[in-house]
Amino acid sequence: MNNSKDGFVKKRLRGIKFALKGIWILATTEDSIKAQFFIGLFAIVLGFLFNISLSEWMIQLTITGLVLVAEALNTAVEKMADFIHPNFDKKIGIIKDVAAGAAGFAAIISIIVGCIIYIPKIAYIFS
Ligand SMILES: Nc1ncnc2c1ncn2[C@@H]1O[C@H](COP(=O)(O)OP(=O)(O)OP(=O)(O)O)[C@@H](O)[C@H]1O
Repeated sequence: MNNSKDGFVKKRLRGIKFALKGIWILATTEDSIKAQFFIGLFAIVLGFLFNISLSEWMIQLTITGLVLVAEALNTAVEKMADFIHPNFDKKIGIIKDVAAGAAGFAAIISIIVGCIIYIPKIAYIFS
């Protein structure tokens, strides 16, 4: 609940608390987020194994964040759609598909970036 008497710092701290609660809900209940966390951790292990550069680390972490953000927003849209209209509806289907498309964009970009970073390194090992 928003209490208008609260000061700026108190409001921001409460905002952080809700954000952490949201991350906890996503990480403990959503299989798609759990899978993306796992892939993100796998990418971190790969980063150490292949000793990627500082700029590659920054790009990899940014892309991992992009995927998690897109997946989280997709989950929020799905939950809102299910709450507003639990029954089958063509328009709800399109809304969910579009939200899933956002997560799809992020996933495709992450695969391309992963290939750009790691294919030359893997090719070097086998050359
Ligand atoms: N109420 C609905 N009406 C019409 N189509 C729906 C509805 N619910 C889901 N769909 C269709 O099924 C697809 C999957 O929806 P759903 O909510 O099950 O997402 P999901 O990605 O399988 O969810 P989760 O992240 O829980 O695995 C949607 O993209 C949409 O095409």
